Amino acid sequence: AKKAKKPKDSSNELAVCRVLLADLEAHQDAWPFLSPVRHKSVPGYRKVIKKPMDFSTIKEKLTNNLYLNLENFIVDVNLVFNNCQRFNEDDSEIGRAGHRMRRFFDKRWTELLHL
Ligand SMILES: Cc1ncccc1N[C@@H](C)c1cnc2ccsc2c1
Repeated sequence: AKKAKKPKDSSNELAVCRVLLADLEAHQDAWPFLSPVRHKSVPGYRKVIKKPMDFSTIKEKLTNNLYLNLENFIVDVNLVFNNCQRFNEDDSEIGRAGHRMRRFFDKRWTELLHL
């Protein structure tokens, strides 16, 4: 027989986003991602990275209710990490921080969603 699907409780999704963002910002490897990359001090960044994103911009969007659900929020967080991988060598300070932050995020949101 078909297993009854659990109804998705979307009411606390934005609360989950706030918890996840607070955890990301508090992480010791968050420093390259806390504020927008200043493209004037990072040659080539504006040309290579079409959709810049950082944790402070995500916080602003969350505060202004621009995320309709957890999915949209996760897309922006992954944009931070994908931009980092595109622009930085894996074997660099920022590249390694990006990989560590992505691993932390993936673990954290699956924990929260499997409560
Ligand atoms: C995430 C990222 N990707 C590519 C370039 C920069 C950055 N982060 C900025 C904050 C940044 C900007 N400048 C410096 C200088 C040393 S680490 C660092 C970090």
